[in-house]
Formats: sequence, structure tokens, C-alpha cells
Amino acid sequence: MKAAVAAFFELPLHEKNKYARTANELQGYRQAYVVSNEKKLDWNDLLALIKVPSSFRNMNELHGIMELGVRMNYCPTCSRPDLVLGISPHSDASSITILKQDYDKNGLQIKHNEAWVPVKPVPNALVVNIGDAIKGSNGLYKSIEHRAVTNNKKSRISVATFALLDDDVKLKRVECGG
Ligand SMILES: O=C(O)CCC(=O)C(=O)O
Ligand SMILES: [Fe+2]
Repeated sequence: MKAAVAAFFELPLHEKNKYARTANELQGYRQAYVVSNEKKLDWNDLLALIKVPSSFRNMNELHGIMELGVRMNYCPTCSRPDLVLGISPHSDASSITILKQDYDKNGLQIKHNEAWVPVKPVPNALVVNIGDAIKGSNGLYKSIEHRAVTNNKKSRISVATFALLDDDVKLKRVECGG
């Protein structure tokens, strides 16, 4: 999978732009390389896809018709990683997110007690994050704020898969425990 994602991002820009995301579209390719004096901005390329696998069409009450969103991120090396972020701080709109990150590069950080804590990659392991939809339905779980940093030695690829809710689903509190 990583080789396929890398092969896409290594294509010349005019080839990648054949899949460019247009206005009002969530899917497609876009670049976000901007340096600003006021704010750290994103230093990455991304390709987003949204799919509704047929086996998910009669999903559960939480998701309605569940969509799977896949965001492939490519952060090239950056000579000034202090000036940019791979991906700015955010929480995911999903119920859960399953993230594959390069096992030999640090990048992902989560906010814990007001500090950014690196999530050390574990070979062959996936990171599972709780997203806003679970946070909204049950105060016990927190949708985690996270970001990705760049480095000046190696480019980094990550692939995040989001379990997304149908737009019409109303969030409600889930009772836990007994
Ligand atoms: O690159 C990472 O480790 C994080 C990716 C991420 O947060 C996202 O795509 O929503
Ligand atoms: Fe995220």
C-alpha cells in the first residue's frame, strides 16, 4: 500500500492534477505548501477518497449509511520543519479513524494535558483514534486533537481511514456500563 501511495505522490504535478480536488468536492488531490509569517501552515500533499462499500449500506444506528473516507498524506522533507506543520492541529469528524503511519518516522502528535506528545510508531501496528462523532454521543470518550510534524531528513506518508456518518444521522448519548 505504501509503495502505491508513494508512487502516486511521486508523479509529476500535472499528472497528479488530473485528480485535483475541485471546489465543493471533498475528494481528490491537493497540495498545501504555504509558508506564512503569521502562522505555521501545512506542508503536505493529500489525496482523499470517499467510498460507500455495499456491505456497509445497512450499517448501524450511529452511522446510518456509513462512508469510508481515506486520506493519504505525503509530507516531503522540509529544510525548516520549525516553520511549518505536516498537518495542522485538528480532530477528525469520524466516529473512529484508523491510521497507518511510517514505522520508522515520528510525525503524529496528540494533545495531552496541554502538551504535544509524540505517538511513537510501532512496526505493523495501526493507530485508532476516536473522532468527533463518538465524542458528541458520549462524554466518556474524547475526540483527540492531533497534528503531524515534518522533519528535514525523510519524507513521510500516512494513510488515515475514517468511518464517517451519514449527514442525516442525529447524534445521541450512548449509555455505557451497568
Ligand atoms: O499523518 C498523521 O499521522 C495524521 C494524519 C491525520 O491526522 C489525518 O489525516 O486526519
Ligand atoms: Fe486526523
